[in-house]
Amino acid sequence: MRIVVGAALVREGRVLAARRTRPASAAGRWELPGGAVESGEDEAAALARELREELALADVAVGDRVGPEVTLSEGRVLRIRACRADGEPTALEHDALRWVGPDDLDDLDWLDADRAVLPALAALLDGGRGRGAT
Ligand SMILES: Nc1nc2c([nH]c(=O)n2[C@H]2C[C@H](O)[C@@H](COP(=O)(O)OP(=O)(O)OP(=O)(O)O)O2)c(=O)[nH]1
Repeated sequence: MRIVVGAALVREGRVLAARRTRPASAAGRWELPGGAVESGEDEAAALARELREELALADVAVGDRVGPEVTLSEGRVLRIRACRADGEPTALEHDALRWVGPDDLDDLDWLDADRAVLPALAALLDGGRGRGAT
């Protein structure tokens, strides 16, 4: 089973969404930055590498799982983990980045798999705002 890890990179009550450029079927749609875990890596190492490659972020702190594991095509699964990192992300592989608050999550055209994670993302952001996650 191939694992794809995505980062719920949270800052000031918002999460970073990134707009894909490839393949054509996914271009223009939003995802959480990340990618496939390579052999010899654990999920935290894979996320740290992907956030360096995709966003030029160093010193990424990888935290707990967020939301359900989502089944993708070709025997892959998507797992999201909460992340923190200092510094401004730079879009090296995406064509847009956006910090999204809990009330705006639904407005983006997310990849299909990510839709299953949105309720947990909203709860994570609401919790961070101190309003509780009810
Ligand atoms: N990074 C990421 N990938 C996602 C998300 N949701 C989702 O369905 N995917 C899918 C899209 C891709 O088929 C796959 C990740 O591929 P990728 O192109 O981002 O990562 P990668 O560089 O490791 O892939 P590859 O070039 O080795 O094929 O997972 C998400 O939120 N983040």
